Order: sequence, then C-alpha cells, then structure tokens
Amino acid sequence: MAVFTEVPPEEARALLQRLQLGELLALQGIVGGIENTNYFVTCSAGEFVLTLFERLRPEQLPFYLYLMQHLAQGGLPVPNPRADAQGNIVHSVCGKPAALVNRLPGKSQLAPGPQHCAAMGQTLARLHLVGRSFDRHQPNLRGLAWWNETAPLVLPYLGPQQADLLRSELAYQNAVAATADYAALPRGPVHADLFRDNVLFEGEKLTGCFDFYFAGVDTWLFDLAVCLNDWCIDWATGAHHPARAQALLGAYEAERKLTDTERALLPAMLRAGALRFWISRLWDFYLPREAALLAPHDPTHFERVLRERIAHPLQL
Ligand SMILES: Nc1ncnc2c1ncn2[C@@H]1O[C@H](COP(=O)(O)OP(=O)(O)OP(=O)(O)O)[C@@H](O)[C@H]1O
Ligand SMILES: N[C@@H](CCO)C(=O)O
Repeated sequence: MAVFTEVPPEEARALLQRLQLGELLALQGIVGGIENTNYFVTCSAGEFVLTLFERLRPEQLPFYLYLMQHLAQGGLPVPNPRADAQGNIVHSVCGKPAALVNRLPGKSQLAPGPQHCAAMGQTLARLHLVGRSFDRHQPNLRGLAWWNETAPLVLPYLGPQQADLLRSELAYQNAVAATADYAALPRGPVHADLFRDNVLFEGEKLTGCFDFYFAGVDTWLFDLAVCLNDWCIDWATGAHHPARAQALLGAYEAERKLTDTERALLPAMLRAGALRFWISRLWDFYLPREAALLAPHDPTHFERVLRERIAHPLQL
C-alpha cells in the first residue's frame, strides 16, 4: 500500500471547503502506486482523487497540473485539477503539496488486445498534437541527465554482466542523443509513463489516462517507445508482440505520421525506454524509501526488455 502520509478526514474536509465541493462522504487510501499518496474522495459534488506529492517539489507541479488541464480542455480523457476561488491548483494538505482531480471511470486493462492498443495509439497521438499549444516548459526529469546521475548509484549493487549492460547502454544512449538526427526529432509535452496501469477502459473504449507526474518536454518518439515497451510485448520474455505493436503504431500514425527520422530512431528509443525504467526500478529496489519497500517493481523485467530490444530491433 502506498499511503506515505495518512490524511485525517478534517484535512480533507478543509480542502473540500476551500474548493467549494460540499460535504465529505468517504475517504479511502488507494493501494497501488509507488510514487505519491493517493486517496479516493467522495463528496456531495462527486468523486475525486486526492494526491499528496511525496517527492516532487511545489515549483515542479504547475507544469503537470496545467498540462492535465490543457489536455482535458482539448478533449482528452485526462483528470482536470480543481482550482480554489483564487485559481490555485496546487494545494497544501498535511503540509505536503497536493492536488484534487476528478475520478475517471473505467478499469485498467492489464491484458490488452489489439483493440485496446489501437485506442492507446490514437489517444497518444492526440495527446501529442493537443500538447503542441501548451506554453509551459519543463524537461523530462527522468531523462538522459537523470540516467547518467543515477546509474553510478545503482552500479555497486549489480553483477558484472548487468553492470556491463548498464554502462554500455548508457554510452550508446549518450551517443544517440548527440546526433543531428536525434536533435531533429519532433518534441513537445509527453506523458513518459503511459503504462497499462495508468490507463482506464470501459470495454474497448479508453476512458482515462492519468499519473502525469513524470511528464515533461521530450521527443514524441520516446513516449511512443515507452508505450510499445509496456503494451505490446510478450510479458514473460519481453519480446515484441507484432499484432499489438502494429495496432498501436497504425492507430498512432492514422493521427500523426512518423517522420523518416523517427522511423529510423525507433529501435534506439525502444532501448532508451527500457533503460529508463530499468534504472528507476533498480533505484527504487536498492535505494528505497520506507513505504516503497512494500511494493517495489521488478527491475529484471526491464533488463529483459532491454536485452530483447538490443537483440531484435523492431523492423517497421
Ligand atoms: N483520476 C483518476 N481517476 C481514477 N482513478 C485514479 C485516478 N488517479 C489515480 N487513480 C487510481 O489510483 C491508483 C494510483 O494512482 P497513480 O498511478 O497515479 O499513483 P502513483 O503512486 O503516482 O503511481 P505509479 O507507481 O504508477 O507512479 C491508480 O492505479 C488508479 O487506480
Ligand atoms: N511505470 C513505472 C512506475 C512509475 O510510474 C514502472 O513500471 O516502473
């Protein structure tokens, strides 16, 4: 359970009052996530999700919250943060920065078929296109600079083969990032963590994308690679699942065609997407915070995915 901070009902009531959302009817801690404290809040005005930010600094939050608002206003099924009478969307609860967003309907589809992947591809392309008119800027804080900083912290815990892979892949990604082709990739606000457990469906209809707290400005191709690495693989081996990958890419390209440079760099970005989550999972596993100990994600999964991406680059 990832409730790092217990929220007493009085604190939730005070927030609802500030936001003019009526009476508190129920407050329930959400078991699941590993980054933030989350509660479902039921009140007279409806159902909401309260998030207390445990790691992010208050000055980093407006980018995420205004991006969600921008995307929601652009017609995407994204939670829309509630503002107080002064227009503030970053609140304070139990001394932590916090946000209250509408609860989206639906359930995560953890065993998606091609139809779900197509819905994901279409929504991802729309998210990129609607994001073009968002005027705030914050880099992807889990990008190359963070990989370079964090790899030395986890290397001491790895065996020699893992350490070799981590060092050589990091060197490869630094080299890719220095090329003119990489600099030419289209970019904008990206979600950067759009895994199956951050998306909701009712049947085959995609009804929600949430957890924008790793979003940032980065290449659209990186975002696409993160999705392909989670939605379109054989979960046991990490190998590509061709039918699902085709469905996701086809639906994405029906909204926005990939450039030739993007097509050429997709195999490298698939490796980058695997490396990013291998490093963050190693970091959470070997250098955990207290509550994160309860449900660390398996780092070896992304080691496998990375080895697969290197051994069998995706042919478009
Ligand atoms: N707006 C929303 N509408 C419906 N359910 C939501 C919403 N936001 C969060 N949830 C629920 O809360 C759970 C945890 O949220 P979230 O994934 O954002 O937490 P986190 O700690 O940031 O997680 P992660 O480990 O994925 O980074 C989700 O799995 C989902 O069930
Ligand atoms: N999606 C991440 C967790 C952080 O959101 C992972 O699976 O490692």
